[in-house]
Amino acid sequence: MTKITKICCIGAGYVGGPTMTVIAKKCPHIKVTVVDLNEERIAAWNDPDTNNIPVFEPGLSEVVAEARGRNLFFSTAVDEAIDEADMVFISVNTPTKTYGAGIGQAADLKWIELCARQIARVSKTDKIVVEKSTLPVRTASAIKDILTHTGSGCKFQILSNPEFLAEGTAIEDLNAPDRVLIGGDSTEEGKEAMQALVDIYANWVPRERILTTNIWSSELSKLTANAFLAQRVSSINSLSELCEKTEADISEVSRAIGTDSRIGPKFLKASVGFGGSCFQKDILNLVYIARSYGLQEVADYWEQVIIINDHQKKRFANEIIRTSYNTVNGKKIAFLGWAFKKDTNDTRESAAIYVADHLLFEQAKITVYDPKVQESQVYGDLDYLRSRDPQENRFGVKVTSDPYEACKDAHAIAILTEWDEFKTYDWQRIYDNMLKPANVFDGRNLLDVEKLKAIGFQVKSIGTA
Ligand SMILES: NC(=O)C1=CN([C@@H]2O[C@H](COP(=O)(O)OP(=O)(O)OC[C@H]3O[C@@H](n4cnc5c(N)ncnc54)[C@H](O)[C@@H]3O)[C@@H](O)[C@H]2O)C=CC1
Ligand SMILES: O=C(O)[C@H]1O[C@H](OP(=O)(O)OP(=O)(O)OC[C@H]2O[C@@H](n3ccc(=O)[nH]c3=O)[C@H](O)[C@@H]2O)[C@H](O)[C@@H](O)[C@@H]1O
Repeated sequence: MTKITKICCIGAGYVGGPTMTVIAKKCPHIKVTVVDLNEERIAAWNDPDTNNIPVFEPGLSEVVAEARGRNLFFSTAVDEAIDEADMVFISVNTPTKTYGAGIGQAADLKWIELCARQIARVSKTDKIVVEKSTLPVRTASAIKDILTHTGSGCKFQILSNPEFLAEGTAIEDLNAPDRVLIGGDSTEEGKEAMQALVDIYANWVPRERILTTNIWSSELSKLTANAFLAQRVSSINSLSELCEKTEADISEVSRAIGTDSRIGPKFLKASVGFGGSCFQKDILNLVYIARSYGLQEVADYWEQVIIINDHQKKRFANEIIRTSYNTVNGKKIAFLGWAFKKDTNDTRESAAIYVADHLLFEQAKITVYDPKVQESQVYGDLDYLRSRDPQENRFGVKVTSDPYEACKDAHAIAILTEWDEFKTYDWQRIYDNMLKPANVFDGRNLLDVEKLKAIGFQVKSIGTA
Protein backbone atom coordinates (compact mmCIF):
# COMPACT_ATOMS: atom_id res chain seq x y z
CA MET A 1 0.00 0.00 0.00
CA THR A 2 1.43 3.34 -1.06
CA LYS A 3 0.55 6.05 1.43
CA ILE A 4 0.88 9.58 0.10
CA THR A 5 1.96 12.22 2.59
CA LYS A 6 3.65 14.75 0.31
CA ILE A 7 2.51 16.00 -3.07
CA CYS A 8 4.38 18.30 -5.43
CA CYS A 9 2.66 19.98 -8.37
CA ILE A 10 4.80 21.46 -11.13
CA GLY A 11 2.95 24.45 -12.63
CA ALA A 12 1.06 27.06 -10.59
CA GLY A 13 -1.32 28.13 -13.35
CA TYR A 14 -5.08 28.06 -13.84
CA VAL A 15 -5.13 24.30 -13.23
CA GLY A 16 -2.25 23.61 -10.83
CA GLY A 17 -3.20 26.47 -8.46
CA PRO A 18 -6.92 25.78 -7.94
CA THR A 19 -6.62 21.97 -8.13
CA MET A 20 -3.91 21.74 -5.52
CA THR A 21 -5.66 24.28 -3.31
CA VAL A 22 -8.73 22.05 -3.20
CA ILE A 23 -6.67 18.88 -2.63
CA ALA A 24 -4.92 20.65 0.26
CA LYS A 25 -8.25 21.76 1.72
CA LYS A 26 -9.81 18.33 1.47
CA CYS A 27 -6.70 16.43 2.63
CA PRO A 28 -5.22 18.31 5.59
CA HIS A 29 -3.01 15.28 6.30
CA ILE A 30 -1.13 15.76 3.01
CA LYS A 31 1.50 18.44 2.45
CA VAL A 32 0.93 20.00 -0.97
CA THR A 33 3.64 22.14 -2.56
CA VAL A 34 2.94 23.93 -5.84
CA VAL A 35 6.08 24.99 -7.67
CA ASP A 36 6.70 27.17 -10.69
CA LEU A 37 9.66 28.73 -12.46
CA ASN A 38 7.77 31.99 -12.73
CA GLU A 39 8.84 33.94 -9.63
CA GLU A 40 6.28 36.68 -10.11
CA ARG A 41 3.45 34.14 -10.24
CA ILE A 42 4.63 32.37 -7.08
CA ALA A 43 5.02 35.73 -5.29
CA ALA A 44 1.42 36.53 -6.24
CA TRP A 45 0.20 33.16 -4.91
CA ASN A 46 2.00 34.03 -1.66
CA ASP A 47 0.65 37.57 -1.45
CA PRO A 48 -0.59 38.15 2.13
CA ASP A 49 -3.78 39.58 0.63
CA THR A 50 -5.34 36.57 -1.08
CA ASN A 51 -7.34 38.90 -3.33
CA ASN A 52 -4.08 39.40 -5.23
CA ILE A 53 -3.50 35.75 -6.17
CA PRO A 54 -2.84 35.44 -9.92
CA VAL A 55 -5.95 33.45 -10.83
CA PHE A 56 -9.38 35.00 -10.37
CA GLU A 57 -11.95 32.30 -9.61
CA PRO A 58 -15.05 32.77 -7.44
CA GLY A 59 -14.33 31.21 -4.03
CA LEU A 60 -10.64 30.48 -4.68
CA SER A 61 -9.06 33.19 -2.55
CA GLU A 62 -11.03 32.02 0.51
CA VAL A 63 -9.78 28.44 0.17
CA VAL A 64 -6.21 29.64 -0.39
CA ALA A 65 -6.49 31.71 2.78
CA GLU A 66 -7.64 28.63 4.70
CA ALA A 67 -5.00 26.16 3.52
CA ARG A 68 -1.94 28.24 2.65
CA GLY A 69 0.83 27.92 5.22
CA ARG A 70 -0.98 24.98 6.86
CA ASN A 71 -0.49 22.21 4.31
CA LEU A 72 -0.45 24.26 1.09
CA PHE A 73 2.73 25.95 -0.08
CA PHE A 74 3.73 27.88 -3.20
CA SER A 75 7.41 27.90 -4.03
CA THR A 76 10.06 28.33 -6.71
CA ALA A 77 12.25 25.63 -5.12
CA VAL A 78 11.28 23.06 -7.75
CA ASP A 79 14.00 20.47 -7.11
CA GLU A 80 13.45 20.29 -3.35
CA ALA A 81 9.68 19.93 -3.72
CA ILE A 82 10.03 17.16 -6.30
CA ASP A 83 12.60 15.31 -4.23
CA GLU A 84 10.57 15.24 -1.02
CA ALA A 85 7.27 14.26 -2.70
CA ASP A 86 5.75 10.76 -3.02
CA MET A 87 3.53 11.95 -5.83
CA VAL A 88 4.38 14.59 -8.47
CA PHE A 89 1.67 16.20 -10.61
CA ILE A 90 2.74 17.74 -13.90
CA SER A 91 0.45 20.68 -14.60
CA VAL A 92 2.47 22.80 -16.98
CA ASN A 93 1.27 24.46 -20.15
CA THR A 94 0.97 22.44 -23.37
CA PRO A 95 0.22 25.09 -26.00
CA THR A 96 -0.07 24.61 -29.75
CA LYS A 97 3.33 24.46 -31.44
CA THR A 98 4.44 27.72 -33.03
CA TYR A 99 7.41 26.27 -34.94
CA GLY A 100 8.67 23.20 -36.76
CA ALA A 101 6.80 19.97 -37.48
CA GLY A 102 3.13 20.17 -36.53
CA ILE A 103 3.24 23.99 -36.36
CA GLY A 104 -0.20 25.42 -35.58
CA GLN A 105 -1.66 22.03 -34.63
CA ALA A 106 0.45 19.67 -32.51
CA ALA A 107 0.82 20.27 -28.76
CA ASP A 108 4.20 21.62 -27.78
CA LEU A 109 5.48 19.10 -25.24
CA LYS A 110 8.75 20.87 -24.53
CA TRP A 111 7.70 21.82 -20.97
CA ILE A 112 6.42 18.31 -20.27
CA GLU A 113 9.70 16.79 -21.32
CA LEU A 114 11.63 19.31 -19.22
CA CYS A 115 9.53 18.30 -16.20
CA ALA A 116 10.16 14.60 -16.82
CA ARG A 117 13.90 15.20 -17.10
CA GLN A 118 13.88 17.31 -13.97
CA ILE A 119 12.01 14.65 -12.01
CA ALA A 120 14.47 12.05 -13.30
CA ARG A 121 17.45 14.20 -12.35
CA VAL A 122 16.51 15.19 -8.80
CA SER A 123 14.60 12.15 -7.48
CA LYS A 124 16.26 10.04 -4.82
CA THR A 125 13.15 7.99 -3.95
CA ASP A 126 10.41 6.15 -5.90
CA LYS A 127 7.55 8.34 -7.09
CA ILE A 128 4.16 8.33 -8.73
CA VAL A 129 4.13 10.85 -11.57
CA VAL A 130 0.70 12.15 -12.53
CA GLU A 131 -0.08 13.80 -15.87
CA LYS A 132 -2.50 16.59 -14.99
CA SER A 133 -1.77 18.64 -18.11
CA THR A 134 -3.83 17.79 -21.18
CA LEU A 135 -1.64 15.62 -23.37
CA PRO A 136 -1.78 13.85 -26.72
CA VAL A 137 -2.65 10.18 -26.45
CA ARG A 138 0.51 8.08 -25.84
CA THR A 139 2.51 10.87 -24.17
CA ALA A 140 2.88 8.71 -21.06
CA SER A 141 5.18 6.39 -22.98
CA ALA A 142 7.61 9.26 -23.66
CA ILE A 143 7.55 10.31 -19.99
CA LYS A 144 8.10 6.74 -18.94
CA ASP A 145 10.99 6.38 -21.34
CA ILE A 146 12.74 9.40 -19.86
CA LEU A 147 12.10 8.31 -16.27
CA THR A 148 13.21 4.70 -16.73
CA HIS A 149 16.54 5.73 -18.21
CA THR A 150 17.70 7.79 -15.25
CA GLY A 151 20.07 5.19 -13.88
CA SER A 152 19.19 6.39 -10.37
CA GLY A 153 17.53 3.12 -9.40
CA CYS A 154 14.31 4.96 -8.47
CA LYS A 155 11.04 3.46 -9.69
CA PHE A 156 8.33 5.59 -11.28
CA GLN A 157 4.70 4.87 -12.00
CA ILE A 158 3.00 7.14 -14.53
CA LEU A 159 -0.69 7.95 -14.18
CA SER A 160 -2.96 10.06 -16.35
CA ASN A 161 -5.41 12.19 -14.37
CA PRO A 162 -6.79 14.84 -16.73
CA GLU A 163 -8.55 17.85 -15.29
CA PHE A 164 -12.11 18.72 -16.32
CA LEU A 165 -12.64 21.96 -14.39
CA ALA A 166 -13.96 24.93 -16.33
CA GLU A 167 -12.65 28.38 -15.54
CA GLY A 168 -15.10 30.60 -13.69
CA THR A 169 -16.55 27.56 -11.89
CA ALA A 170 -13.27 25.84 -10.98
CA ILE A 171 -13.94 25.59 -7.26
CA GLU A 172 -17.44 24.21 -7.75
CA ASP A 173 -16.14 21.75 -10.34
CA LEU A 174 -13.29 20.61 -8.09
CA ASN A 175 -15.51 20.30 -5.01
CA ALA A 176 -18.12 18.22 -6.81
CA PRO A 177 -16.72 16.82 -10.05
CA ASP A 178 -18.96 14.86 -12.44
CA ARG A 179 -16.13 12.35 -12.46
CA VAL A 180 -12.44 11.98 -11.71
CA LEU A 181 -10.58 10.02 -14.35
CA ILE A 182 -7.44 8.04 -13.53
CA GLY A 183 -5.55 6.00 -16.09
CA GLY A 184 -2.65 3.70 -15.31
CA ASP A 185 -0.85 0.45 -16.08
CA SER A 186 -2.58 -2.86 -15.44
CA THR A 187 0.49 -4.25 -13.64
CA GLU A 188 0.38 -4.75 -9.84
CA GLU A 189 2.52 -1.63 -9.37
CA GLY A 190 0.30 0.31 -11.77
CA LYS A 191 -2.83 -0.72 -9.88
CA GLU A 192 -1.25 0.21 -6.57
CA ALA A 193 -0.35 3.67 -7.91
CA MET A 194 -3.88 4.18 -9.22
CA GLN A 195 -5.27 3.16 -5.84
CA ALA A 196 -3.05 5.72 -4.11
CA LEU A 197 -4.53 8.48 -6.26
CA VAL A 198 -8.07 7.10 -5.88
CA ASP A 199 -7.59 7.28 -2.11
CA ILE A 200 -6.71 10.96 -2.31
CA TYR A 201 -9.84 11.88 -4.27
CA ALA A 202 -11.97 9.54 -2.17
CA ASN A 203 -11.50 12.01 0.70
CA TRP A 204 -14.33 14.01 -0.87
CA VAL A 205 -15.45 12.48 -4.18
CA PRO A 206 -17.99 9.61 -4.06
CA ARG A 207 -16.19 6.41 -5.06
CA GLU A 208 -18.55 5.70 -7.99
CA ARG A 209 -17.47 8.98 -9.57
CA ILE A 210 -13.82 7.96 -9.65
CA LEU A 211 -13.24 6.14 -12.92
CA THR A 212 -10.15 4.08 -13.62
CA THR A 213 -9.10 3.15 -17.15
CA ASN A 214 -6.02 2.22 -19.08
CA ILE A 215 -3.65 5.14 -19.52
CA TRP A 216 -4.31 5.69 -23.24
CA SER A 217 -8.09 5.82 -22.76
CA SER A 218 -7.61 8.41 -20.05
CA GLU A 219 -5.36 10.60 -22.20
CA LEU A 220 -7.69 10.37 -25.18
CA SER A 221 -10.86 10.93 -23.11
CA LYS A 222 -9.68 14.39 -22.15
CA LEU A 223 -9.19 15.49 -25.76
CA THR A 224 -12.50 13.84 -26.65
CA ALA A 225 -14.43 15.62 -23.88
CA ASN A 226 -13.19 19.02 -25.01
CA ALA A 227 -13.82 18.17 -28.65
CA PHE A 228 -17.43 17.16 -27.90
CA LEU A 229 -18.09 20.29 -25.85
CA ALA A 230 -16.61 22.60 -28.47
CA GLN A 231 -18.48 20.73 -31.18
CA ARG A 232 -21.78 21.53 -29.48
CA VAL A 233 -20.92 25.22 -29.41
CA SER A 234 -19.90 25.21 -33.08
CA SER A 235 -23.02 23.23 -33.99
CA ILE A 236 -25.33 25.74 -32.37
CA ASN A 237 -23.28 28.68 -33.70
CA SER A 238 -23.48 27.32 -37.24
CA LEU A 239 -27.25 27.17 -36.92
CA SER A 240 -27.37 30.69 -35.46
CA GLU A 241 -26.43 31.95 -38.91
CA LEU A 242 -29.27 30.00 -40.48
CA CYS A 243 -31.66 31.43 -37.86
CA GLU A 244 -30.65 34.94 -38.86
CA LYS A 245 -31.77 34.19 -42.44
CA THR A 246 -34.98 32.33 -41.63
CA GLU A 247 -36.51 34.21 -38.66
CA ALA A 248 -36.07 31.19 -36.45
CA ASP A 249 -34.65 32.16 -33.04
CA ILE A 250 -31.57 30.28 -31.87
CA SER A 251 -32.48 30.58 -28.16
CA GLU A 252 -35.82 28.95 -28.88
CA VAL A 253 -34.17 26.26 -30.99
CA SER A 254 -31.65 25.57 -28.18
CA ARG A 255 -34.43 25.31 -25.62
CA ALA A 256 -36.49 23.08 -27.88
CA ILE A 257 -33.71 20.60 -28.60
CA GLY A 258 -32.15 20.81 -25.13
CA THR A 259 -35.25 19.40 -23.48
CA ASP A 260 -34.62 16.12 -25.31
CA SER A 261 -32.84 14.17 -22.58
CA ARG A 262 -30.61 12.56 -25.22
CA ILE A 263 -29.32 16.00 -26.19
CA GLY A 264 -29.48 17.86 -22.87
CA PRO A 265 -29.56 21.64 -22.28
CA LYS A 266 -25.91 22.48 -21.58
CA PHE A 267 -23.43 23.99 -24.04
CA LEU A 268 -26.11 25.08 -26.45
CA LYS A 269 -25.69 28.81 -25.98
CA ALA A 270 -24.96 30.59 -29.23
CA SER A 271 -22.17 33.12 -28.93
CA VAL A 272 -19.58 35.19 -30.73
CA GLY A 273 -17.43 32.02 -30.68
CA PHE A 274 -15.75 29.90 -28.07
CA GLY A 275 -12.41 30.94 -26.60
CA GLY A 276 -10.19 29.74 -23.79
CA SER A 277 -6.82 28.13 -23.70
CA CYS A 278 -7.99 24.60 -24.42
CA PHE A 279 -10.84 24.00 -26.86
CA GLN A 280 -8.97 25.14 -29.95
CA LYS A 281 -5.62 23.76 -28.82
CA ASP A 282 -7.04 20.36 -27.95
CA ILE A 283 -9.07 19.98 -31.14
CA LEU A 284 -6.10 21.01 -33.27
CA ASN A 285 -4.09 18.43 -31.40
CA LEU A 286 -6.74 15.79 -32.07
CA VAL A 287 -6.73 16.73 -35.76
CA TYR A 288 -2.96 16.46 -35.85
CA ILE A 289 -2.94 13.06 -34.16
CA ALA A 290 -5.63 11.71 -36.51
CA ARG A 291 -3.67 12.95 -39.55
CA SER A 292 -0.47 11.46 -38.21
CA TYR A 293 -2.21 8.06 -38.18
CA GLY A 294 -3.47 8.71 -41.76
CA LEU A 295 -7.08 9.22 -40.64
CA GLN A 296 -7.97 12.08 -43.01
CA GLU A 297 -11.75 11.86 -42.65
CA VAL A 298 -11.52 11.87 -38.86
CA ALA A 299 -9.19 14.86 -38.95
CA ASP A 300 -11.39 16.79 -41.40
CA TYR A 301 -14.48 16.11 -39.29
CA TRP A 302 -13.04 17.67 -36.16
CA GLU A 303 -11.26 20.48 -37.97
CA GLN A 304 -14.64 21.78 -39.06
CA VAL A 305 -15.40 22.69 -35.42
CA ILE A 306 -12.54 25.21 -35.55
CA ILE A 307 -13.49 26.46 -39.01
CA ILE A 308 -17.02 27.29 -37.83
CA ASN A 309 -15.65 28.99 -34.72
CA ASP A 310 -13.34 31.22 -36.76
CA HIS A 311 -16.22 31.99 -39.09
CA GLN A 312 -18.45 32.98 -36.16
CA LYS A 313 -15.92 35.49 -34.81
CA LYS A 314 -15.33 36.98 -38.24
CA ARG A 315 -18.98 37.30 -39.11
CA PHE A 316 -19.67 39.08 -35.80
CA ALA A 317 -17.02 41.68 -36.70
CA ASN A 318 -18.35 41.92 -40.26
CA GLU A 319 -21.86 42.54 -38.95
CA ILE A 320 -20.58 45.53 -36.98
CA ILE A 321 -18.93 46.88 -40.12
CA ARG A 322 -21.94 46.21 -42.35
CA THR A 323 -24.34 47.92 -39.94
CA SER A 324 -21.98 50.89 -39.62
CA TYR A 325 -22.66 51.76 -43.28
CA ASN A 326 -19.76 49.51 -44.34
CA THR A 327 -17.08 51.50 -42.63
CA VAL A 328 -15.81 51.70 -39.07
CA ASN A 329 -12.84 53.88 -40.02
CA GLY A 330 -12.23 56.30 -37.14
CA LYS A 331 -15.45 55.23 -35.40
CA LYS A 332 -15.45 54.47 -31.70
CA ILE A 333 -16.60 50.93 -30.93
CA ALA A 334 -17.01 50.09 -27.23
CA PHE A 335 -16.12 46.54 -26.17
CA LEU A 336 -17.82 45.34 -23.01
CA GLY A 337 -15.80 42.32 -21.97
CA TRP A 338 -12.42 40.95 -23.02
CA ALA A 339 -12.15 37.68 -21.00
CA PHE A 340 -13.07 34.49 -22.88
CA LYS A 341 -16.03 33.95 -20.51
CA LYS A 342 -17.41 35.51 -17.35
CA ASP A 343 -15.94 35.06 -13.87
CA THR A 344 -12.36 34.63 -15.04
CA ASN A 345 -9.47 37.00 -15.73
CA ASP A 346 -8.18 34.61 -18.40
CA THR A 347 -8.20 36.01 -21.94
CA ARG A 348 -6.43 33.24 -23.83
CA GLU A 349 -7.99 32.76 -27.29
CA SER A 350 -10.85 35.07 -26.30
CA ALA A 351 -13.16 35.90 -29.23
CA ALA A 352 -12.73 39.57 -28.27
CA ILE A 353 -9.10 39.52 -29.42
CA TYR A 354 -9.99 38.35 -32.92
CA VAL A 355 -12.98 40.64 -33.29
CA ALA A 356 -10.80 43.59 -32.24
CA ASP A 357 -8.06 42.54 -34.64
CA HIS A 358 -10.52 42.42 -37.53
CA LEU A 359 -11.96 45.83 -36.69
CA LEU A 360 -8.49 47.33 -36.32
CA PHE A 361 -7.70 46.29 -39.89
CA GLU A 362 -10.69 48.49 -40.78
CA GLN A 363 -9.18 51.30 -38.69
CA ALA A 364 -11.84 51.35 -35.98
CA LYS A 365 -11.09 53.00 -32.63
CA ILE A 366 -11.86 50.50 -29.89
CA THR A 367 -12.36 51.18 -26.20
CA VAL A 368 -12.34 48.13 -23.94
CA TYR A 369 -13.87 47.67 -20.51
CA ASP A 370 -13.59 44.37 -18.64
CA PRO A 371 -14.06 44.13 -14.86
CA LYS A 372 -11.13 41.71 -14.39
CA VAL A 373 -8.72 42.28 -17.27
CA GLN A 374 -5.84 44.76 -17.08
CA GLU A 375 -4.76 47.11 -19.84
CA SER A 376 -1.39 45.38 -20.26
CA GLN A 377 -3.18 42.08 -20.89
CA VAL A 378 -5.33 43.58 -23.67
CA TYR A 379 -2.26 44.98 -25.45
CA GLY A 380 -0.32 41.77 -24.85
CA ASP A 381 -3.09 39.73 -26.48
CA LEU A 382 -3.19 41.97 -29.55
CA ASP A 383 0.58 42.23 -29.87
CA TYR A 384 0.84 38.42 -29.72
CA LEU A 385 -1.07 38.22 -33.03
CA ARG A 386 1.64 40.30 -34.73
CA SER A 387 -0.95 41.79 -37.05
CA ARG A 388 0.54 45.28 -36.85
CA ASP A 389 3.10 47.39 -35.05
CA PRO A 390 2.48 47.34 -31.25
CA GLN A 391 2.25 51.17 -31.32
CA GLU A 392 -0.68 50.90 -33.70
CA ASN A 393 -2.50 48.64 -31.25
CA ARG A 394 -2.05 51.33 -28.58
CA PHE A 395 -3.25 53.98 -31.02
CA GLY A 396 -6.30 51.98 -32.07
CA VAL A 397 -7.31 50.54 -28.69
CA LYS A 398 -7.89 52.25 -25.35
CA VAL A 399 -8.67 50.43 -22.11
CA THR A 400 -10.77 52.02 -19.38
CA SER A 401 -11.90 50.99 -15.93
CA ASP A 402 -15.25 52.75 -16.35
CA PRO A 403 -17.90 51.11 -18.55
CA TYR A 404 -19.80 54.39 -19.03
CA GLU A 405 -16.60 56.05 -20.22
CA ALA A 406 -16.06 53.16 -22.63
CA CYS A 407 -19.49 53.71 -24.17
CA LYS A 408 -19.45 57.53 -24.23
CA ASP A 409 -19.56 58.90 -27.80
CA ALA A 410 -19.39 55.40 -29.22
CA HIS A 411 -21.03 54.50 -32.53
CA ALA A 412 -21.60 50.96 -31.38
CA ILE A 413 -21.29 48.71 -28.32
CA ALA A 414 -20.19 45.09 -28.67
CA ILE A 415 -20.80 42.61 -25.84
CA LEU A 416 -17.93 40.13 -25.94
CA THR A 417 -18.15 38.51 -22.48
CA GLU A 418 -21.31 37.60 -20.56
CA TRP A 419 -20.39 39.41 -17.30
CA ASP A 420 -23.53 39.66 -15.15
CA GLU A 421 -22.82 43.29 -14.26
CA PHE A 422 -23.50 44.40 -17.86
CA LYS A 423 -27.18 43.57 -17.33
CA THR A 424 -27.40 45.94 -14.37
CA TYR A 425 -26.08 49.07 -16.12
CA ASP A 426 -28.08 52.25 -16.56
CA TRP A 427 -28.68 51.68 -20.27
CA GLN A 428 -30.67 54.92 -20.61
CA ARG A 429 -27.59 56.85 -19.47
CA ILE A 430 -25.44 54.89 -21.92
CA TYR A 431 -27.90 55.63 -24.74
CA ASP A 432 -28.01 59.33 -23.96
CA ASN A 433 -24.22 59.59 -24.24
CA MET A 434 -23.83 57.62 -27.48
CA LEU A 435 -23.89 58.69 -31.11
CA LYS A 436 -27.09 57.87 -32.97
CA PRO A 437 -28.18 55.49 -34.33
CA ALA A 438 -27.01 53.70 -31.18
CA ASN A 439 -26.13 50.12 -32.08
CA VAL A 440 -25.62 47.23 -29.67
CA PHE A 441 -24.11 43.98 -30.95
CA ASP A 442 -24.78 41.39 -28.30
CA GLY A 443 -22.30 38.59 -28.90
CA ARG A 444 -23.58 36.72 -25.83
CA ASN A 445 -27.34 37.23 -26.10
CA LEU A 446 -27.05 38.66 -22.62
CA LEU A 447 -29.11 41.83 -22.61
CA ASP A 448 -32.85 42.40 -22.54
CA VAL A 449 -33.47 43.27 -26.19
CA GLU A 450 -36.99 44.62 -25.72
CA LYS A 451 -35.86 46.94 -22.94
CA LEU A 452 -32.98 48.26 -25.03
CA LYS A 453 -35.19 48.74 -28.08
CA ALA A 454 -37.69 50.67 -25.97
CA ILE A 455 -34.88 53.05 -24.99
CA GLY A 456 -34.04 53.56 -28.67
CA PHE A 457 -31.13 51.21 -29.29
CA GLN A 458 -30.79 49.15 -32.44
CA VAL A 459 -29.89 45.69 -31.18
CA LYS A 460 -28.32 42.81 -33.09
CA SER A 461 -28.17 39.52 -31.21
CA ILE A 462 -26.67 36.22 -32.30
CA GLY A 463 -29.09 33.92 -34.10
CA THR A 464 -32.14 36.17 -34.46
CA ALA A 465 -33.33 37.89 -37.61
N1 LIG B 1 -6.97 26.33 -18.01
C1 LIG B 1 -7.85 25.37 -17.85
O1 LIG B 1 -9.01 25.64 -17.54
C2 LIG B 1 -7.50 23.94 -18.02
C3 LIG B 1 -6.25 23.56 -18.48
N2 LIG B 1 -5.93 22.23 -18.60
C4 LIG B 1 -4.59 21.82 -19.01
O2 LIG B 1 -3.71 22.00 -17.89
C5 LIG B 1 -2.41 22.38 -18.32
C6 LIG B 1 -2.00 23.67 -17.66
O3 LIG B 1 -2.91 24.69 -18.05
P1 LIG B 1 -2.95 26.10 -17.31
O4 LIG B 1 -2.87 25.89 -15.84
O5 LIG B 1 -4.12 26.83 -17.88
O6 LIG B 1 -1.58 26.73 -17.83
P2 LIG B 1 -0.82 28.02 -17.25
O7 LIG B 1 -0.02 28.56 -18.37
O8 LIG B 1 -1.78 28.90 -16.54
O9 LIG B 1 0.17 27.41 -16.14
C7 LIG B 1 1.25 26.60 -16.41
C8 LIG B 1 2.40 26.99 -15.48
O10 LIG B 1 3.45 26.04 -15.61
C9 LIG B 1 4.68 26.71 -15.39
N3 LIG B 1 5.80 25.90 -15.91
C10 LIG B 1 6.06 25.55 -17.20
N4 LIG B 1 7.15 24.75 -17.25
C11 LIG B 1 7.61 24.60 -15.98
C12 LIG B 1 8.69 23.88 -15.40
N5 LIG B 1 9.51 23.14 -16.14
N6 LIG B 1 8.86 23.95 -14.06
C13 LIG B 1 8.01 24.68 -13.30
N7 LIG B 1 6.96 25.38 -13.80
C14 LIG B 1 6.75 25.34 -15.12
C15 LIG B 1 4.49 28.03 -16.12
O11 LIG B 1 5.40 29.00 -15.64
C16 LIG B 1 3.02 28.35 -15.78
O12 LIG B 1 2.91 29.18 -14.64
C17 LIG B 1 -2.49 22.45 -19.85
O13 LIG B 1 -2.06 21.22 -20.38
C18 LIG B 1 -3.95 22.64 -20.12
O14 LIG B 1 -4.33 22.11 -21.37
C19 LIG B 1 -6.81 21.26 -18.25
C20 LIG B 1 -8.06 21.58 -17.78
C21 LIG B 1 -8.51 22.95 -17.62
O1 LIG C 1 -9.56 21.65 -20.72
C1 LIG C 1 -9.96 22.74 -20.35
O2 LIG C 1 -9.27 23.76 -20.35
C2 LIG C 1 -11.38 22.94 -19.96
O3 LIG C 1 -12.05 23.48 -21.14
C3 LIG C 1 -13.40 23.85 -20.94
O4 LIG C 1 -13.49 24.81 -19.91
P1 LIG C 1 -13.22 26.37 -20.17
O5 LIG C 1 -12.53 26.55 -21.47
O6 LIG C 1 -12.57 26.89 -18.95
O7 LIG C 1 -14.67 27.05 -20.24
P2 LIG C 1 -16.05 26.59 -20.91
O8 LIG C 1 -17.13 26.86 -19.95
O9 LIG C 1 -15.98 25.24 -21.49
O10 LIG C 1 -16.20 27.63 -22.10
C4 LIG C 1 -15.35 27.60 -23.22
C5 LIG C 1 -15.82 28.63 -24.24
O11 LIG C 1 -17.04 28.22 -24.85
C6 LIG C 1 -17.99 29.26 -24.77
N1 LIG C 1 -19.33 28.66 -24.68
C7 LIG C 1 -19.59 27.70 -23.76
C8 LIG C 1 -20.84 27.15 -23.67
C9 LIG C 1 -21.85 27.56 -24.55
O12 LIG C 1 -23.01 27.08 -24.54
N2 LIG C 1 -21.56 28.52 -25.47
C10 LIG C 1 -20.32 29.08 -25.55
O13 LIG C 1 -20.09 29.95 -26.41
C11 LIG C 1 -17.59 30.04 -23.53
O14 LIG C 1 -18.09 31.34 -23.55
C12 LIG C 1 -16.09 30.01 -23.65
O15 LIG C 1 -15.62 31.00 -24.52
C13 LIG C 1 -14.17 22.60 -20.48
O16 LIG C 1 -15.53 22.99 -20.21
C14 LIG C 1 -13.54 21.99 -19.23
O17 LIG C 1 -14.23 20.79 -18.88
C15 LIG C 1 -12.07 21.69 -19.52
O18 LIG C 1 -11.44 21.17 -18.37
